[in-house]
Amino acid sequence: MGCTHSSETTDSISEYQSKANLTGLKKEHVDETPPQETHEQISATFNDEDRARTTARIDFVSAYFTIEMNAGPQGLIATPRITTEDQASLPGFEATPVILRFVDEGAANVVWSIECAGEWATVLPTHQSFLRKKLLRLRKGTKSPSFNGTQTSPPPFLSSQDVYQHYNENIQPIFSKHELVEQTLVQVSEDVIKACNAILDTSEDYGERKRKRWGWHIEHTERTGLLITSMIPNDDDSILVQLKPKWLAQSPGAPPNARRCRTCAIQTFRRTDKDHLPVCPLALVSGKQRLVHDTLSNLPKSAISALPPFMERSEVVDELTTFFLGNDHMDSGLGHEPKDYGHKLLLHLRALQQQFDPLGVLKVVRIESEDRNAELASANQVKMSDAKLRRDLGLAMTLRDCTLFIKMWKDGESERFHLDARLADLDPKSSEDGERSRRWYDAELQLVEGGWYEGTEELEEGVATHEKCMLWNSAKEAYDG
Ligand SMILES: O=P(O)(O)O[C@@H]1[C@@H](OP(=O)(O)O)[C@H](OP(=O)(O)O)[C@H](O)[C@H](OP(=O)(O)O)[C@H]1OP(=O)(O)O
Ligand SMILES: Nc1ncnc2c1ncn2[C@@H]1O[C@H](COP(=O)(O)OP(=O)(O)OP(=O)(O)O)[C@@H](O)[C@H]1O
Repeated sequence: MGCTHSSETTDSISEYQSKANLTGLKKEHVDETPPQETHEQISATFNDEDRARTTARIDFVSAYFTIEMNAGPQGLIATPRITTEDQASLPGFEATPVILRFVDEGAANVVWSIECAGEWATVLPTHQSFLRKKLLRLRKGTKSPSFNGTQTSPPPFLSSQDVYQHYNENIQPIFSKHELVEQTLVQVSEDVIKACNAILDTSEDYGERKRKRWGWHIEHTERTGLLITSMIPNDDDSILVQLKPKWLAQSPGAPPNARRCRTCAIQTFRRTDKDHLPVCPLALVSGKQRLVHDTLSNLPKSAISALPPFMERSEVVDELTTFFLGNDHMDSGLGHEPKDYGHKLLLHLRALQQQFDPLGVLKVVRIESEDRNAELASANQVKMSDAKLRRDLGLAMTLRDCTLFIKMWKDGESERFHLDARLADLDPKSSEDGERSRRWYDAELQLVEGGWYEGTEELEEGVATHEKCMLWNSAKEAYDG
């Protein structure tokens, strides 16, 4: 197969990488250390001679996508697979050459783009349906040679198989298909994992990898990954907005006279610096024009990827306001939802967060007797022993920590915006994980006892009280009459 890869896709991804701060609203930010030296990037030719000749840096993985048919209890099972082995000469074996490139990483995962090494039109339709507009997400979990003990560890390793099972059993049933960044499990060969890890190492050598991510590889023993819907803007006309909706309803454990919601309370407690203060989720879902608009106007710069010259930030904010407001029923142009379906999606997410955690962390998490809050724990003995409540709490916490990607593009002729919004990062969080549930418990207790919900916390001299929460404002409005 001819293997000159599509420069269009490559350009749009690298432009997206350079233009957007891909970590969005997250706290950690790209280490600005410039590359130590410029380097020639070679194109993938799949030509061994070329490969041997060049000493230039290779910053992609050449691989093959195949679908293997294996016998299962109920007949043949199709297993998608990404491998570096060229088995194309095997009889009946169809392989699509692909190129994997680093897109971005979080604490737990590294995300790769998948480009077709040939022409899309020549790829088998069955392969296209797996690969087109998809990214590969691989989970981290092994220390790399550069680990020095100071780098942040990823959360406890979960295989993509477990993440997929959780998605299938718990997430898919509670959302519509178009509301989700979809996931498909794919087998990934050891060689692909090795090649991807080599790229992470090289990007450390070139000073390009975020410092706080150094020292960690994709789990060496992992043999699966996830193919996920790509929300990368396809071309120069589109942008990506990335935000975490967080706790869309007040915490069930908050005091009744709270003036901060859980998200605003914890961010104030952590004194997250101003650029990283989250949107107040309650304001975002309020359905009130001024609140929604103000909230979106205050999105950190990093939440919106770089705008094309013909797009103003103010019109993006106006469009997002309509999207989250809930009173516009124009067609979105996608043919499935009205233009304000962002509001409906958030209402749905909020209802689920409430449904799966009606009692609050303090009442559900099992705390042993040495706890400072043993009294409260024993008062809730019956509830604490309820396995379903604990399982549901884990799901609620997943739903409170997911990411909303909104891809926006403008129709050249009508000048109308089109939006595609999907929830991602809905990975399992277990309340049976003692360390994690302890962290949830301690955070809630701290917020309650420290007066962070009520806004009565003790502040160091000269530190102003942070009043940016919808609850604070509505309490003030009620007070002012
Ligand atoms: O504690 P929260 O509500 O701030 O949420 C944590 C997130 O913080 P942030 O969204 O920045 O406020 C935090 O995000 P960052 O690492 O700050 O990007 C994680 O998502 C964390 O989940 P996990 O422990 O990695 O599974 C999240 O922890 P969980 O509470 O979901 O376990
Ligand atoms: N479907 C997608 N489309 C476009 N970009 C994506 C997509 N999924 C992930 N990314 C990019 O890759 C980054 C890391 O992905 P992801 O959030 O899955 O990692 P993570 O390790 O789970 O993050 P966290 O630190 O929150 O645990 C994201 O911040 C985003 O920039």
